Amino acid sequence: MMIACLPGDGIGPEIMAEALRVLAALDLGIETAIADVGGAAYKAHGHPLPPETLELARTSDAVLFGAVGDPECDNLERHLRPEQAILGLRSALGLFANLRPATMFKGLEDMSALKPEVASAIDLLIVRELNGDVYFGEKAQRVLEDGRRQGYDFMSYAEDEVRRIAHVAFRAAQGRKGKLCSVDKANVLETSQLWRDVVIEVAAEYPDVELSHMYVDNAAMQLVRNPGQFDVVVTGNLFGDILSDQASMCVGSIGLLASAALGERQTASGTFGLYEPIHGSAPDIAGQDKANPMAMILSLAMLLRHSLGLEEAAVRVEKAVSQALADGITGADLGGSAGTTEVGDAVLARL
Ligand SMILES: NC(=O)c1ccc[n+]([C@@H]2O[C@H](COP(=O)([O-])OP(=O)(O)OC[C@H]3O[C@@H](n4cnc5c(N)ncnc54)[C@H](O)[C@@H]3O)[C@@H](O)[C@H]2O)c1
Ligand SMILES: CC(C)[C@H](C(=O)O)[C@@H](O)C(=O)O
Ligand SMILES: [Mg+2]
Repeated sequence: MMIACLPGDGIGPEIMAEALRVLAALDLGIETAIADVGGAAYKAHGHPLPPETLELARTSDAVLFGAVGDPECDNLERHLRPEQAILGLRSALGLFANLRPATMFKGLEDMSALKPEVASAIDLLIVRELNGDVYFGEKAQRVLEDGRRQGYDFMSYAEDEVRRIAHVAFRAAQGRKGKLCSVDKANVLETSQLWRDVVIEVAAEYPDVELSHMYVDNAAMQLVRNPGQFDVVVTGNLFGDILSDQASMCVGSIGLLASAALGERQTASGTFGLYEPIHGSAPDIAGQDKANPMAMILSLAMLLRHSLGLEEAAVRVEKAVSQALADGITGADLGGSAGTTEVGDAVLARL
């Protein structure tokens, strides 16, 4: 089994190093291969997603991804910016289903941006569509006849794109508490009306799942008012991006939330996927040993589970993370003083 490791930019390499220490300690005999991606790849090879990196990802059993984004690249033409690497990987590899779990960790209730009694009920999964929406529609800037500049991004979903993510979400709900909330903006957007219609059609195949619908503005409010009401949330690419960052602060830090991006391709023992923290390259704290590596380490656990079929190893990693957090080993993002490596040490000691 081979994992392609793409550390990327900013804190990416720092948190990747901790995840790889955990993987080595598990001693599972898994091969790893490291490649450049993002701003680092642009600087070394002139492109944020060099063909060799994409090929490595394609031929691996799973991809472990750090983060991309570099302020020095923010003024490049869009197709050369670091962020195009992650969008390119998701799209080229057909990774349409993004699982972003958010669960309250014991001992962190006081670190949530919410009241502890509200936060302690959080145990939800955001299923975010990852290959469509306004992210991948035609986009450009142009000058109108009257001389004003205009920017536009075309938002759309085709019914098959909605149907396949709906199936993923319904199945996820069946494996959890049997509740699915579809989040859209059907009161304004035709894209969302189609989304809602298709989700309702798919629901007929899952009579055991309780389906509800919520407008995204209300969902953002409900997520802080009463996050315990959510089990599985299914939504489009843009809404899912925003709601998952919000969910992270409900559990205490964006440095805690892992994710899996899955497609249809099967590996020898699971589903091929790309695994990454939901956060970015955090240039403001890069190189300072301040990054929380837990989201990256938990992404490794998701990889072991979904792509390699190593459930026991995944649980071992998750338990070690929970134990380290319960023992109060946290960095500045969670009110503690431990550095990135120290947090990694704490996980290793509890494996
Ligand atoms: N998937 C990705 O690679 C990804 C995701 C989001 C943003 N980005 C990119 O990252 C760059 C920075 O974006 P941003 O600042 O909006 O978002 P960000 O997630 O990088 O950072 C937001 C804030 O959260 C903090 N933070 C993030 N991760 C942390 C961690 N592990 N531990 C402690 N604190 C952490 C940062 O210090 C910052 O204050 C941009 O170039 C953006 O495009 C990439
Ligand atoms: C970097 C960016 C393209 C990316 C997204 O918007 O999907 C990020 O915010 C994420 O959540 O993974
Ligand atoms: Mg995001």
